[in-house]
Amino acid sequence: MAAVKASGLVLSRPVTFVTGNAKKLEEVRSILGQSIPFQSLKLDLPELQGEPEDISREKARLAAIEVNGPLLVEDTCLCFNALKGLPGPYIKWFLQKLGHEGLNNLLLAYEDKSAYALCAFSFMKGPDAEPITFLGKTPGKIVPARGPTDFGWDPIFQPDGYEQTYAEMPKEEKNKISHRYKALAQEPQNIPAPNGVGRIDPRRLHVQF
Ligand SMILES: Nc1ncnc2c1ncn2[C@H]1C[C@H](O)[C@@H](COP(=O)(O)OP(=O)(O)OP(=O)(O)O)O1
Ligand SMILES: [Mg+2]
Repeated sequence: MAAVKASGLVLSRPVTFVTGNAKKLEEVRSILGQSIPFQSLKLDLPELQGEPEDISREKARLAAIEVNGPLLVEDTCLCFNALKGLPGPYIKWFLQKLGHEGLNNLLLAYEDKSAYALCAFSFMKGPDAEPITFLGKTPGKIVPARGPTDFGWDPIFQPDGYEQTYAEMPKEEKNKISHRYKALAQEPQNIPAPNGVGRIDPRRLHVQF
């Protein structure tokens, strides 16, 4: 039987990534590559209101009701600095109602167009375990939409140091710098985990036979 070891954790089954979003799944799959045995379950879980870590941890607990084994969930926020971090975790609904132009308009009254993409993964070893949360953050700014419009707010987010929006970048490039990559790869830019919140590096998970 294959077992997966993660910082002292030994898993007897592949990790199930639970998401209702096919694009997110595609990115996580491509970032994790062959590093951990991985499968997916399509489920749009209800989301608590609150701080990103808490939403992500609660999502994991809800997923655990459906998955009898190790699991991974993720919640993505897009935070505008001029709006003190909003829309944040509510970006999905803001995007759905306002579209790219409406999101730009929210910042019309402000000079500061800076923003950051934040991603909170929660991993649970099994249904009775505590979720372990890890975060990734990419700073950038909100711009009028440029590039393909097939993934969320990608066309209006231009990461710092780049002339292209997430949507305009080749996938491999985006996956090397994205908030999602940073959360999974534990780059030094990661914001410190609050008390009681651990970190795991999926690249250090390995399979034992
Ligand atoms: N990297 C990204 N680029 C652009 N848009 C994104 C990205 N990641 C997520 N989004 C979009 C999808 C959603 O509209 C919103 C994030 O909401 P979130 O609840 O995390 O995803 P979701 O509801 O689509 O999937 P899930 O089922 O995993 O919750 O931001
Ligand atoms: Mg969601």
